[in-house]
Amino acid sequence: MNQSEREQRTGTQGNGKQADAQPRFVYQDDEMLEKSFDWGQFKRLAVYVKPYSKQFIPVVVVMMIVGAITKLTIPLIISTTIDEALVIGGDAQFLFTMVAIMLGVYMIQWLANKHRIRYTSMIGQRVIFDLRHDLFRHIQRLSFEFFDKRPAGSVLVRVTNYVNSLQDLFTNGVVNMMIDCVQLIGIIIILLTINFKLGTAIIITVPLMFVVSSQLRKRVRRSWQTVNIKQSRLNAHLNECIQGIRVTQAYTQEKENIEFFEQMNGDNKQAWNRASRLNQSFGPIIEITGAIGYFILFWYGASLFQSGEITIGLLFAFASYIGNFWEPINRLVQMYSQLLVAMASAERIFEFMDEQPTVREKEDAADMPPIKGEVHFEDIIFEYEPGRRALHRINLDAGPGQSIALVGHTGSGKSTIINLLCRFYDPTEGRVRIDGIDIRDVKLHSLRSQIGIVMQDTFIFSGTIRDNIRFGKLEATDEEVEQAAKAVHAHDFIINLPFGYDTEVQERGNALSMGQRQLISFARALLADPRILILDEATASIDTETELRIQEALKTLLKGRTSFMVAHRLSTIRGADKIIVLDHGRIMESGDHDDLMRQQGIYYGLIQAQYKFLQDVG
Ligand SMILES: Nc1ncnc2c1ncn2[C@@H]1O[C@H](COP(=O)(O)OP(=O)(O)OP(=O)(O)O)[C@@H](O)[C@H]1O
Repeated sequence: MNQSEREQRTGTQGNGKQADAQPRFVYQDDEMLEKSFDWGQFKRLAVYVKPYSKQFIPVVVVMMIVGAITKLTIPLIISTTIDEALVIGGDAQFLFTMVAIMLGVYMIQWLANKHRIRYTSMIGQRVIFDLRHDLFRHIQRLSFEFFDKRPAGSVLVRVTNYVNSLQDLFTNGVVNMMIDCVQLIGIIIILLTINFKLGTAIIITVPLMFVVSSQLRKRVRRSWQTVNIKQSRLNAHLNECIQGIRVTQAYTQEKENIEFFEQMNGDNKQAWNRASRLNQSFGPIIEITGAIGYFILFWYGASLFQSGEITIGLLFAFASYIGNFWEPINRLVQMYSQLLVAMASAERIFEFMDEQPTVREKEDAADMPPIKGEVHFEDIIFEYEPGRRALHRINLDAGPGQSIALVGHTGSGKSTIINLLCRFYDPTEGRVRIDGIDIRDVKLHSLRSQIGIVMQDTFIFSGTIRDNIRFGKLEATDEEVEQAAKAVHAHDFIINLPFGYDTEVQERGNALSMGQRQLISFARALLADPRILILDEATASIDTETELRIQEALKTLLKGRTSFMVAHRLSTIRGADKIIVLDHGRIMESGDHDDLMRQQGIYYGLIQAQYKFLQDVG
């Protein structure tokens, strides 16, 4: 990677410290989109408007037409008033009538605009709600593989920033665009009708206005896109820093993090200032171009007035319409830019929507019958990435109610076996059968709802302790929740919390100790009453005294269920019916504790090593 590429990816610029060192944070930016308008994306977005088209769109269209017509009528009314009533000896009664008409027209215009804005925002809000809902629903269903490849920040940005950037388009954009088109065509027709020669002379300026405006807008659009990219980076970095704050503080990297953040924040500020400056330079240039129209009007219009071809009132009407020219042209070009940015956002949103779960249900998938607990891994080969085998031809059998322990060095494939059993991934070759049924033939929900899993890094959601235990069975009564907590010895610590079971815990349960979180997840699993139970390093964070107490509870928890336990602490799996020893994705030994000790192989070595370690530290 060369220097500029590195700067590009890390978001640092110039001679900053980070640019010289190896980048600490690497963010893959969404590329700048310079594509032309994409009808395909537009049509997909339009589908979201359809449910509201009958209810709201006719009202919006009528209000839009009324608004445009009233706006176009006002200069004509003023022009007639000038010519008929504001001349010497003009008709006072006529003046009064015209003023009253004008007020009426303004009133209608106000009402039409008010209702149009109300209805368009209603459509916009609903469309955005539906879009965000669909996107979230879809993401919830995507397989682990999808999340393996993407940082959480990039998923977050799509659900928030990109959906937000479509909001303007739906609330105002499209309707305003239509209004502007109607207005522009209306003005052109009126000008040509009032006086063809002067009308033609002035309309010549329209293409010039379009060219100037679109050139400028292109630059402005690019600069705002840069701002968006910098902001996305900032969001991703912020997310990562907050998630990793403990590690940062433990390694005293706060200063470096602040420096890095400042650099990114500075880049963002610079990009924003640049975009804002460009935006501001827009106004004067537009005014100069607009002045050309007025120049033609007063130069050519004056000669037509002197020759009596037009009245002073009509000259005024022309001046008003020219003033109204710029507004729609400018907005149309601006809207086009906005539309391009919105289509780029839509493209990224739909890119996620088009992602299919890699673990898919078959069309004819049936419900998994109540599981008895016989598990077979048949000739399983698995690769997370093509060509890198995590499991090599694994064959493994578990009878109903048996407890299977998976041991082995780090990275030997223990969690991968669990991942395949829960069907978080599908095997590259071979099959997993439960009670004789290939788990790819059944509905995912019916399978996973019968499997309980307790992991070392257990996830506590924001809510009460009670809610967190109830996560295992949403319809469980308070009594059932407490019974489950008692069975796993969690009750005592829970009732000592400030509000007992109603104590609020924040996301990830930061206010609880690792062991307490673990006990909650035990209670959660017990309440769910799964047929197959998986304990992935589940007792690693529990102290030896608590562990002894919950060994008893585990007996209750494991009774009558097939269980798979992953443990580095070998004392916890001594009583397992079968211990599988893995090494580099291969099964090296299998049998119960006594068998394996007799064999004096890898397991024996691991036990000896742990025993020696405990003796050394003890
Ligand atoms: N999501 C993933 N994408 C790519 N490779 C992965 C992924 N998860 C695990 N691996 C690789 O698969 C192999 C087996 O990993 P696995 O997590 O099953 O090991 P483990 O025995 O559970 O390790 P530990 O005891 O450290 O938890 C490792 O080489 C690991 O690098």
